[in-house]
This record gives sequence, structure tokens and C-alpha cells, in this order.
Amino acid sequence: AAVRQGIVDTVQKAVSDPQVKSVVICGQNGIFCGGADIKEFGKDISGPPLVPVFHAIESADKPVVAAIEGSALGGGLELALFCHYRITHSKARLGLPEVTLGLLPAAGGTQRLPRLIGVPAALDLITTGRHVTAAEALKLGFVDQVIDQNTVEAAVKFALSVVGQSLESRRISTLPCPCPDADALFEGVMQKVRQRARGAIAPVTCVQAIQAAVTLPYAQGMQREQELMATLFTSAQARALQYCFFSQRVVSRWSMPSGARWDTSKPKPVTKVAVIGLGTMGRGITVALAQAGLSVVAVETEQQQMIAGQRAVSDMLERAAQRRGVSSAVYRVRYSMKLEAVADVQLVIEAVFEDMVLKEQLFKQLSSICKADTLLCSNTSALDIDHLASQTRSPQLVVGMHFFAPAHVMKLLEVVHGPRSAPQAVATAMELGKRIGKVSVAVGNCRGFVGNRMLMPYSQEALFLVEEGASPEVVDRALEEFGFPMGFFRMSDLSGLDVGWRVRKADGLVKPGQMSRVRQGRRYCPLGDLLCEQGRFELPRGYRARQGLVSRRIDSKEVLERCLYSLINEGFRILEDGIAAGPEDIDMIYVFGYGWPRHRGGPMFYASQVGLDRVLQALEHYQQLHPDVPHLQPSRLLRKLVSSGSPPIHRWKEVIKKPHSAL
Ligand SMILES: CC/C=C\C=C\CC(=O)SCCNC(=O)CCNC(=O)[C@H](O)C(C)(C)COP(=O)(O)OP(=O)(O)OC[C@H]1O[C@@H](n2cnc3c(N)ncnc32)[C@H](O)[C@@H]1OP(=O)(O)O
Repeated sequence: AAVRQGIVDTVQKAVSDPQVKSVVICGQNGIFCGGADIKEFGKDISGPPLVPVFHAIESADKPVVAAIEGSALGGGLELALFCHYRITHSKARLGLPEVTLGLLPAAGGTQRLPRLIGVPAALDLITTGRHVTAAEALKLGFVDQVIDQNTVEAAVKFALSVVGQSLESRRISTLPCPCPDADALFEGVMQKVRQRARGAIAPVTCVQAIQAAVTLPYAQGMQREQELMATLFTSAQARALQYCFFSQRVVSRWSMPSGARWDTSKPKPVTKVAVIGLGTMGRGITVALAQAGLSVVAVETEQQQMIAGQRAVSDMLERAAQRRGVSSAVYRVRYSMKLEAVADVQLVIEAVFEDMVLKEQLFKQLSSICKADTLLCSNTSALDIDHLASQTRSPQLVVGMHFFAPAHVMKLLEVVHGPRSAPQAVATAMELGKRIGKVSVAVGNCRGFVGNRMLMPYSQEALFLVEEGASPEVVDRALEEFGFPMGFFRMSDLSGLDVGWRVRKADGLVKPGQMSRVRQGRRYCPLGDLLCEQGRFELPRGYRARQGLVSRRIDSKEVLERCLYSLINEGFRILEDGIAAGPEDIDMIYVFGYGWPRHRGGPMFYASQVGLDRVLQALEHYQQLHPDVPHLQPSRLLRKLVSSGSPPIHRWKEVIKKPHSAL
């Protein structure tokens, strides 16, 4: 509000003072403007409206120049678009990211950008919210000059040089907004955007606003922009997306149950990393590390795997080099079939087959080959990090680094600390994750950590629903309409049914040929195992008949409640156990690693929006119907939160307070 007031007062003064011949608007400390203060949204903070004063800038009869350094984002870029000229530093980033916050650029962005750079380019920038470099902004035509020197000085010089020149063609509001074949273009774009949005409303509303720029005169288009923004501003989706923006930053400020924290733990410098195993995960991890400029030693002891892995890594790096316009020689990867090649690295990431015996052996070997202060990390997705640590001479230097496939693409990294992991080891893994562009979340050590532990009840419910009469398509459709890119069954097909089968076998749950629906004292669905054993895909009907199960009609509400609430319930248990530091950690794991729709904020945020009492009631209802399913038993924390009056999510920690830590 204070900045808005400052802009209004200063612009009015500069525009009306006859002594002032031209004006430069710049930011402080090398940053033009990151847009509106998102923390003000939803709060009763008043300040002057900006759009009228922005129009006063445009209609001024003296040149107004934006000197853009650092960032010009959202309202910041919109302000710059009201100026007559934009001089930009080469390192600046520009964009209209409002859509990522569930909004649209409502200070004229949707009406003015298409007039300046054309409708297709504006549609791309506004519906994706992507940030562009100064060079791309120049190419697209929304900045006038890109420079490497002092931007403010250059802008002042330029502003003085254009005094007295006509500003007519520089006023974007007066430009036409041509769009040949507008109907066909918007129909096609709308279809694509809807598909990509997976239920998010802001991208679709952005398209509608840009369409108004084509079909309405400028002033009416501006009004339409306001009306459309009003439908978004207080929406649940906008709240969820803004929660995600801040949560992504919250999780980088990690803490451990011991009290160790991000701001008191210094990471060790890492320049050389080894990756052990060149299967799918090892290849992606190698590429991610090499792309971030790290020197990588990739070890694979099996010859065929080495040949295939080396080829796959080289191809991926070649493509990355082409995209960046550099030679692939910039990437430093050395391959070896001998474990001894890792002797001089500072950090090892083990990515061998998910088999505890194999990993135990490997950690023992690594512990004797590597230097005493080398960090030993495992990419296991579920196994006990502390047990692996116990195989080494420095258990405090062992942590989990759980990547998600494909590891060079997926943004999530779970950094798993065991009870003996040193804060410095966690800090180092978190820092490395940041360096390679991951959203890193520190979590405690338990079976499946956070993400896969919560996936367990979700996947079991999906299978139970099929036992009871739903088809896999019905289950998947409900989940995909909710916003997941893939339902449980499509996801299982893609990742390979045998992956889960192997884990269940290791857990002693698989009994070949047996149909019993109770294993280890609880309800179990062997359908997935039977599919794998028989290589069959249309199993449910015959299976139900043999089990004497009577099919019933199952609607999408039940699918969602049983799959999602059981997953959420496990999330509450994880909070109770101190495995995740807060609900934001769980939510970011699900948004960045498991395809949870970002506009729904993550499972724990979703629960808070649905209402904790409703989640509790639904779980109690299903628990009564299925007393043999322990994961439907509402967690103590959920009950405690409901009996504390269901506080807002940012206050849950006050209720959790003293977790009975499992660490
Ligand atoms: C008439 C109405 C006029 C205009 C209305 C316009 C609507 C908008 O403008 S909506 C906002 C659009 N802007 C954005 O979405 C930008 C969001 N910010 C970013 O993308 C990045 O933060 C960055 C500006 C590129 C800087 O990145 P980086 O250097 O990596 O730092 P961060 O860790 O991301 O941020 C530092 C610190 O600042 C907080 N922050 C950043 N932007 C905002 C913001 N727009 N509002 C409030 N706070 C913001 C961020 O949360 C960090 O704070 P922490 O306390 O560390 O969390």
C-alpha cells in the first residue's frame, strides 16, 4: 500500500510539474518491481487504485521511460507497459505470472500486451505466466532496448534524448488489436488451455480477457478485465495457488526434530559427485547434476547397463546442450565400471536396484573407499536410511536423496534424515537439491518417507473400490477430473505393475496363486499381484465372482473421498510422528512429486478447504463400513484439530506442538 501511494504521489507530481521534461521510473536495489504484494491479497489493506494513475502516465505529454533491472513481473510489468519506453538490463526477467497465483493481469495486462506483441504471443505469456529473459522480451517486442551497463543511467540519457518527440505511437491503449480468424484461434486456444489447466479456472479466464481485447474497444476491454478478475480474486483456487507460492519458500527453511535448522547449519561445498547405478533413476540424476555444472562420476558395474546408460545420458545431455546453444562438452561426466572411481568425490548418490541386501553391501564398500568426510546418499524410495547408515563408519554423513522419475525433469527431492544424520549432511543435500533446481523437502525416516507412505492407503483404496464394483476407468476418471494428470491405474501401468509387486513381495505380502483377502491381519486386495502373475489385464469381473463379491455402483464422490481422505489421514499421522515439519512440506511433496493439482494447494490444504470436520465424518463413515481397513481409522491429530475448532492451516503447528516423534 505504501509503494502504491508513493507511485501515485510521485507520478502526479512529475507529470504536472512543467519543470520536468521527461521521467524515468526505476526500482530500488536493482529490482524494478515484483508486482503486487501477494501477502496483501485477502487482507483489508487499502491504498490508492493504480490504474487511473497508470493512465495518467500514458497520457502524459512528456516521455516516461521504465528502467528495468532484476524483475518486472505482474503489476510491475504492467506499470512498465504504461510507460512510453522500456530500457532493460540483459539479466532482467519479465512476465505476467498472475495466472500461477490464480489471477489474471488486471492492471491492463490482458488488454495492452496483445496490442503490443500480437494476440498469439500474449496468449502464450499470460496463460502460462512464464518469465522471459530480456533478450526474448526484445524479440517479442515489449521492451525497446537491452543493455549491459547501468540501466538507470542509460534510461535517463535516453529519456532526455527523446524530449519533444511525438508520443502518439507509444501509447499502447491507442493501438489496434488485430487478430485474423479470431473465432477459430480462440476456439483452438481455449481447447488447449482447458486441457492443460486440468480444472484450473485462471488460465481459461485469461483467454476470455484477451478475447475481450480483440472484440471490445479499449475502455470496455479494461472493464471486462476487471469483471473477470473479480471472479478470480476471492476464489478458493487463487487462495490455494498463493498458498503454494509461499509454501514452496517455507519448505526451504527446514528444521529437524532435534532443533537443527536451515539457518544454523552450514552446507559443505560440493563440486564433484558420484552416481552409482545407471538405471532409469541413475541416468536422470546424472543428467540433473551435470546440467547444474557439477563434475559427475557415473559408476555402473554391469556392462550392458553401462552401454545403454552411457548412451542415454549422452543423448539427454546433447539435447540439453542444443536447447542452451552450447557444446555438450561443457558437461563433465566420467564413466567407470569400478567403484574405486568414486574415491575422491565429496558426495555419492546411490541409485542401484531397490534391494536392501544389495544396498547394505554397497554402503559398506563405499564407506571404505570414500574419504571419511564424504556424504553417502541413497535414492531409495522407501527403505530404512538409518539401517543403511549403520553399515558405514560415519552414520552421521548418511541421508536419503529421493528423486522422482524422470529425475532430470521432476522438481521434487525428498531429503531424508535418519536419527543419526548430522544437520550439516542435511544442509548439504538440501543445498545440492537447490543447485540442481529441485524443490527440496527435508523429511524424517520411515517406511516410504512422506510421499510413498501416503500413497499406500490411496492405492489400496483404489484397489478396494475395484473389488467392490468400480471399474479401473471409473476410479481413474474421478481422480483425473479432480486434476491429477493420471489416475491410479494409468499411473501404475505407466510405472510398471511389477514395481509395486516387487515391493509387496519384499514385504511378505504376496502369496502366489492365493486369493486370500486378508494379509498380515488386515484387508488386502491381491488383484495387482494376480495381474502380474498371470499377465492378464481384464481380471476384476472373474475375480469378484470367484471371491463371491457383489458389485455395486460406485460414484466419483466415494472414489475421491476414499482415495484422497485416506491419503490425507496418513498425512496427519506423518505430522503427528514428526516425519514432516509442517503441512506445507507434505503439500509441496504432493504438488511437485505426485501430480496433485496445484490449484487445490496440496492434500493438507485441500483438507483444510473441505473442512476438517467433514473429512473426519467421512473417514468415520467409511471406517464403520470397512472395519478391517486400519488406514480409514481417523488419526489422533485430525480428531485433535477438529476438537480444537479446526484452526486454519497456518495454525496447525500450535495444535501439533509436541509430536510423539518416531525418530
Ligand atoms: C492495480 C493492480 C496492480 C497490479 C496487480 C498485479 C497483480 C500482481 O502483480 S500479482 C504478483 C505477481 N508477481 C509475482 O508473481 C512474482 C512473485 N515472485 C517471484 O517470482 C520471485 O519471488 C522473484 C520476484 C522472481 C524473486 O525471486 P528470488 O530472488 O528467488 O527470491 P524469492 O525467494 O522468490 O523471494 C524473496 C522473498 O520475497 C517474497 N516475495 C517475492 N515476490 C513477492 C510478492 N509479489 N509478494 C509478496 N512477497 C513476495 C518471497 O515470498 C520471499 O520472501 P520469504 O519471506 O523468503 O518467503
